Amino acid sequence: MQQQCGFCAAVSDMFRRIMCFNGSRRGSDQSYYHELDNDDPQIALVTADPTNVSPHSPDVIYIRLRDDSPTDDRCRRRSRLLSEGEVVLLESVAHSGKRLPNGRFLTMHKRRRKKLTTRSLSNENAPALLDDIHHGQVQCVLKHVWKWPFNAFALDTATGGRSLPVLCVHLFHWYGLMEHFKLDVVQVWKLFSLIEEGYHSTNPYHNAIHATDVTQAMHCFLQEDKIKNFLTPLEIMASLIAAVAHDLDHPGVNQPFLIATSNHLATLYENTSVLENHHWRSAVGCLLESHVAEKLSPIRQDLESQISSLILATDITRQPEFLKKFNDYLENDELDMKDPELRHFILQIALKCADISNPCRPWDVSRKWSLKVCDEFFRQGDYERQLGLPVTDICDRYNNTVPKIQTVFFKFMVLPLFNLWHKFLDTKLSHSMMENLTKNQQQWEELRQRENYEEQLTDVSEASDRAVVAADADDMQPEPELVDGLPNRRGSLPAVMLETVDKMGRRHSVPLNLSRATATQVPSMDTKLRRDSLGATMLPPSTLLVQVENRRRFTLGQIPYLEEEEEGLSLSLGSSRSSGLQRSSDGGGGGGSHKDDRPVSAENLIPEPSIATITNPAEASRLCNVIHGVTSPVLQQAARSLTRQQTFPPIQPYVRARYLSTGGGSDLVPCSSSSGGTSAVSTASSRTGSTSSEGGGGAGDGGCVVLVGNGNGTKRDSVLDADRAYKLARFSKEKENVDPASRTNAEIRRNSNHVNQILTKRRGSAPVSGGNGDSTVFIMPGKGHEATIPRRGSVPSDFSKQSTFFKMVAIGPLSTNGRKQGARRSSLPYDSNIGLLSSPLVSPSRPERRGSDSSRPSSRRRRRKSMKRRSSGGSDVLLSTGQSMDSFLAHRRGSLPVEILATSFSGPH
Ligand SMILES: Nc1ncnc2c1ncn2[C@@H]1O[C@@H]2COP(=O)(O)O[C@H]2[C@H]1O
Ligand SMILES: [Zn+2]
Repeated sequence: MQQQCGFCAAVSDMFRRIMCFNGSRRGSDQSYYHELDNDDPQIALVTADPTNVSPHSPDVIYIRLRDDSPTDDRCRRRSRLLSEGEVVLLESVAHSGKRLPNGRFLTMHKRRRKKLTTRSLSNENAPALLDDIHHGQVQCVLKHVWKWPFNAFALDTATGGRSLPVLCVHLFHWYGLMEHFKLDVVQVWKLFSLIEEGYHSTNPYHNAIHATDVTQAMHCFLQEDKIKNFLTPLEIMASLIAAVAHDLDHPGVNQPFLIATSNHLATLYENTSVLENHHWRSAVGCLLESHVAEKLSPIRQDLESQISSLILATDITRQPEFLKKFNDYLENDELDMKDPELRHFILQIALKCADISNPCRPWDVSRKWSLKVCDEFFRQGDYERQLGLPVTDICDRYNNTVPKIQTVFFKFMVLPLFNLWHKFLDTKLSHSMMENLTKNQQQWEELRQRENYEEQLTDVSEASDRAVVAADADDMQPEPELVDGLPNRRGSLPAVMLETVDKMGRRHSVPLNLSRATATQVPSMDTKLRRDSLGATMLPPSTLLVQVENRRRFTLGQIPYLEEEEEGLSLSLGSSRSSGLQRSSDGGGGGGSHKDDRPVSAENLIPEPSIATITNPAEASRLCNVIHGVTSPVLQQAARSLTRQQTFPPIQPYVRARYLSTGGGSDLVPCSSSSGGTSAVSTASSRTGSTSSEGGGGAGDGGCVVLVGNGNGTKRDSVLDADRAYKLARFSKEKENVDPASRTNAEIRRNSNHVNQILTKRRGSAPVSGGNGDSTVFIMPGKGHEATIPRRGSVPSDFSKQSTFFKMVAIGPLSTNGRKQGARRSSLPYDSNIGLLSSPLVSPSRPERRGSDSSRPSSRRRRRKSMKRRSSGGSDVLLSTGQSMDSFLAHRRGSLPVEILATSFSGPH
């Protein structure tokens, strides 16, 4: 029996093998495997269980075609696999000779369309272009690239956004890797271009500049005598590739988010080091696609295994494990660098240090990274809010501040690791890093104290304000013009909204100047005080922006991280700005025109053939079996989390701004000057490899913790509610990575209300009752006491949570046979190694910052309320049968029902 599949035909020139599951053949439980022969593109139906396909093959793509229409429709539609629109769309893509724009990387993010000047090396201008970029400022920055006070933003600006390939090609030359491995410079350039392309330029933090930064840090570490004298060329190459690819195709959200949203990557990697597994496999894909792998065939296996192990070590939830091991080695003086295994361990530690080394950079650079990473956290929080998920503590822009996040991160994550690293190295470099770290930490502490102080002041002022207002109300007097010498404010506007503009951590109690005033009225608000009940949603965007300015002037004073207009605001408020703007356009404040503040490009108008993946449990299990080549019940259970997959992040209107535009053009180091770091290592050769060990804190310094959840929530099949599908489709129509805060408040409320309504009917993401023993045990660092917190169903059963934010680190499940617990939800992580930072954790029962206050803004209560969903009741329907397929299709994008799981890389070499 042969069957021609429209989709396979359409993409047959792009993919050699295609696996096609026809969702319409329910009951028969049959799926198709289409083998596309390069010579003869005839599509053959092979088997229902094509386990002979290697999931790791770079040219395999798994496709499931969905047909979830009600029975009648199903009969009608059985005859075909794709809607006409889909076929047209796919054929046009295929026949135009272009690849699917989302083909290479699994997170399906919006690809960068802009051709960078140095991108193509296939034309004859290539050598000239290569030469060009090595001139001038680039040369200058590269000359100082071995020094610690490195500014990746500066290199990115100087290279026109090509810092990643420029740095890596330079380092490959510098280390003599090109000659040693007889590599082709064009292929190497291609390799790093592919890697660069795989980073989402739209992520505030996890973008190619972060990769450049980490690679440069790794380069510094590799120069340390204690390390460099023992390294083989293979180890150097593996270290550099691992460093540059360690976050490849990072979606800008963390693992718990991927699990909570049933992302296919979470299933693929069984909720274990999901991102890191994806990063290293993507790196291998780039090696293959660039053909560099071919040149390295004798050592390829070794290289890949080292890259894999190095990247997997960057899973920050494994930090306690590494700290303990490192500490033991140091204490027992066992780190013999002649031993390849120990050398590899040190390289793992080096990469881990490089990955979180931004707090050890000079303040101006370090501060920038801090703002960016928090920006990304807050965006995730916004996504969570939009999706009706519990908002992860450190991602909650309304309850957290950058200084707070930074002080905790520095103390509990960075210091323990760098103390040991310093103990191991004990060189000029390590001293310099520790010095920066200490100074930067002090800066953040100071800022945090100022925030606390300012908050106390405003609390007092608010209390007196309330008293006055209450008295006024009692007397039925007209509202006084002044309270405490300041013009009084309106009583009906909630303060909360202002926080939407203020990513930098203003507490809701900061006096703000609100009214329904338009921008022109704003100046008068300088002297007004806000009430808790004020409805800031009503504020026009311009008002919000001006308020930020005002606040900075009269409430926060000269706070360095807020004072830097271009950097601080463009970064931290860049998204805030847009968020404020877009929110208020909905809020009726009259500031809608500010939407235009975002640049507009044709790019936004091009519809994208983005593909949402929706599968049902049976087919997900089959798919998982294929991927893993096994049929264990556990994996089948895991596969059920494939029941809903969505293109992530929610695609929204966005005009991409390259980070180089906010990058430190002004930070360029003049060629004539030194890079300005007094603490920089003077020359590689002048350094000595002292073996003394001092100053190291133990692994337990910041240490902590264990958490366990028995995870016995039951996972039921999920099928998308039609309405929800429609919402998702609407999200998908929009483009990626706009700050979700840019959605209007009303929109967010609408969405969240609606999603919440839907969620009340569904599955395990609702809170799991505390009575069923489904709880998480936290052990406080250094104190040994435990706290039991009821876990929400959507929260991975074994996640760590710090008492405030970071004070706890997960080190894994207490029970080693956790994987075998049949009752565990399939979307929950097996390993439970969800740590603090990279895994800003979902808070099942978020402790309130302060005692309950009846004057709290009602929107906060609403948020809390919205998190209290029922644990059960209702179906796990992802695509309900209550709505006809036609009506669903009418709303959705043409490509939505097509579900694609691409394992590894697609496309011909
Ligand atoms: N300055 C910082 N503040 C808070 N978290 C950070 C900071 N730098 C790095 N991180 C977190 O540490 C993680 C290390 O691994 P990733 O780069 O994947 O993601 C990083 C962030 O989640
Ligand atoms: Zn990283």
